[in-house]
Amino acid sequence: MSEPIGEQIRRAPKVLLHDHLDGGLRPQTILDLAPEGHLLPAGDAGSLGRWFEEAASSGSLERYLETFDHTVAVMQTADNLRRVARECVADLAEDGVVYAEVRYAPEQHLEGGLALTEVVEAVRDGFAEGEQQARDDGSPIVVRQLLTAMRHQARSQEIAELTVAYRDQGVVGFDIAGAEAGYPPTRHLDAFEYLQRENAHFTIHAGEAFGLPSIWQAIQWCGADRLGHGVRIIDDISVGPDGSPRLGLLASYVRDKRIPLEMCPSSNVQTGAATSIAEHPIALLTKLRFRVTVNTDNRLMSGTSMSREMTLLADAFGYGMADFRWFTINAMKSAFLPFDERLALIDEVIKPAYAVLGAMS
Ligand SMILES: O=c1[nH]cnc2c1ncn2[C@H]1C[C@H](O)[C@@H](CO)O1
Ligand SMILES: [Zn+2]
Repeated sequence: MSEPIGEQIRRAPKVLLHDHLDGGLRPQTILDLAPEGHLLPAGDAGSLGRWFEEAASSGSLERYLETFDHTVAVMQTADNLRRVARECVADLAEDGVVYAEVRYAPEQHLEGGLALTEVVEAVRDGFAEGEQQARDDGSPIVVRQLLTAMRHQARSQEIAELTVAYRDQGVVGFDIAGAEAGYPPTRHLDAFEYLQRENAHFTIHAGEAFGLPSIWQAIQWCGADRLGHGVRIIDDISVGPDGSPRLGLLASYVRDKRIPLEMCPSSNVQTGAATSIAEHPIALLTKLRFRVTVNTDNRLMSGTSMSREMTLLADAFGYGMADFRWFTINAMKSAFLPFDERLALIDEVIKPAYAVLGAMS
């Protein structure tokens, strides 16, 4: 009897481009690190994990984002940041992730008196410790940082400069996140233009809680290399009575230019960006050969992992290992890592492992 798909997925190498450091803490770590006076909504790890998932499932991005108050609160010292970063790497390696770009907003970790540079360095050290441990355990993983600026704040230029300053210390790109409605990407145009002049990479959360104008601005005004979510690109695609798809100008551009879509199925259902996994636009976008990647977004808030997201897609759409090989190579091609390092991971790690699993192309 052949091995169940979920088990094959777990063993396969996976690549993760969209994962928030402050959305992936272990519930027990939150309990261990909660500062005096910070009231948590539950007193044991199991209940706390369930609370996050329920509280994040309201159908509103704004309410979803409120749950981060409890994770960001325990990430205000260098020691705590280092621990959270180290555990993040351990959890991803355990799940079979071989390359990850993990993002967070340094400006949200200054309440304990740290400087922005100290925040980045603590995460850098935690990632290095986690990578070393994973190598020792025989499950090597490469993890890089993306620095996020909060779109409702006004620190994006500073965070963009931090991204460039730490480009040789594990920071491979920049992002903006937070409530999308009312905070268009062009609000941070100076930061994006600065990054372009510095030959730096960036992705933008767009087309999640707001539609096509946000995606259009992210690409055509700001020059985003990738789209965080980008699910609403589906609004620029219609399917005729005979089943033939018609792409509008923006959807055509995104597909023609191979702009990577960082899709996060469970998160999208929780925030209302998609009605269910079964109706998630990822199926049509995959069929139309957009450059689709599969991601976790926030493992704590969604009670998920890369293996779980892929298994949900396998159950909903009948995807097999050849499909997961395609998503994984799409992601590796779209990473902000230098080309030679991407190629090495594709040729030496990903393709051989999928071949063993019987997925050739
Ligand atoms: O899916 C998301 N959309 C917009 N913002 C998000 C999402 N997930 C997390 N964030 C925010 C909350 C975090 O505190 C911040 C930095 O990781 O990014
Ligand atoms: Zn996100």
